[in-house]
Amino acid sequence: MTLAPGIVERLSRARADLRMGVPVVLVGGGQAVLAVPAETLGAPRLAALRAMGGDPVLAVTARRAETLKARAYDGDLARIVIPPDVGLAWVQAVADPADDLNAPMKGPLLTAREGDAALHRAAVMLVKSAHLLPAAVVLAVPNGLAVAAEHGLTLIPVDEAGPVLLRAAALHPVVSARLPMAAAEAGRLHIFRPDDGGDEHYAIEIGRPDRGAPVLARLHSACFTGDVLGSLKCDCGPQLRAALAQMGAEGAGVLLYLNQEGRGIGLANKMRAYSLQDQGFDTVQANHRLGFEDDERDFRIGAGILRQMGFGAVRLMTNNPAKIRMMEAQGLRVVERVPLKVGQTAQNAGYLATKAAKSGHLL
Ligand SMILES: Nc1nc2c(ncn2[C@@H]2O[C@H](COP(=O)(O)OP(=O)(O)OP(=O)(O)O)[C@@H](O)[C@H]2O)c(=O)[nH]1
Ligand SMILES: [Zn+2]
Repeated sequence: MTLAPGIVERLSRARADLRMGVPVVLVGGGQAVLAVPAETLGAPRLAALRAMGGDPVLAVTARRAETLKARAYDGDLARIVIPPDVGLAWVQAVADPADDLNAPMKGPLLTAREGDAALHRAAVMLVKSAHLLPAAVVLAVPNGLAVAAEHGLTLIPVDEAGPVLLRAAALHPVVSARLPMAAAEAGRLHIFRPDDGGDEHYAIEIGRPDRGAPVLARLHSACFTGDVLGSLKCDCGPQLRAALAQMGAEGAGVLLYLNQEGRGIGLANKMRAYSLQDQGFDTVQANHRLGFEDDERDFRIGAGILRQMGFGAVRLMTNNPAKIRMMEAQGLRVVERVPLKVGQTAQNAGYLATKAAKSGHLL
């Protein structure tokens, strides 16, 4: 073992760089690019990129390209040509759907079809994993190693990074302590920390559940607006409290509080989605217009925590069949689905109907 950071650690550094608008260098397949998120790019750095020579493109997901009516020649991705006479505002307006309805005149947008898009794809994946809008300004450079060394930029070999970006981060228990709660006095909070520098996740254990029998379990995704603020736009807060109450009443259970805010897109992007919902789009359409899939969560995390805690079978409190499928795919037996129907309001009726119609939720 050397003192030098490995690929997992370098990716974590890269995410921090990207969140501040510092470009990273991606290399692979004999090619190299500079990549920087459209969202955090500043005008001076765009000018500096252009001064390197060559033509930067804006890599977006096929989801975003569809809204923009831009051809996605790379399957799940489109490389939009950035005209030489446009500035940062143009780049950001293409990346961000906030003003799509006010200013629908962005096109026609030209997209690249020649050459390989593997590095562009890696750039978008990395930007997405940093919880930014999934759009990256990408510039091909002749010598990635030299550019990284000259400017002190993080260098990521994509052959090494690809498998790391696709796997579920390894989680290890950090600490647990007794936590009496209104719903159950016999509570214990466990903290799990991922090895990739990402968010910690929590397990709330109620009572002393028998590891040999199916445990009453809930995989709850963080919802700051619902859980903390009592938002009427979703049913998360009431679901959280009802799950804890049922576990308290039965005397045993485990609730995982997974920090996957906004179905995995982060709170800032969720608020972008809420703005789009105020323009008339539903929860799924809003995610797509931003360039995301309907649900970007990784449910392997929850299965991994349950297994580490010694559970192999669950009575899962959910209305979402995808959670059941993912748990079973991860080798956890779901012996029963326990419906969790609380918190319906006039304001969230449309949201719940969309989840039933488009995401397969059980009513
Ligand atoms: N992107 C996005 N996320 C939302 C929206 N409304 C709520 N969320 C998030 O959706 C997640 C809700 O997760 P869960 O409570 O696990 O809900 P679920 O997948 O419907 O499954 P069950 O509640 O188990 O039936 C939380 O992370 C919320 O922050 C929205 O309009 N857009
Ligand atoms: Zn919510």
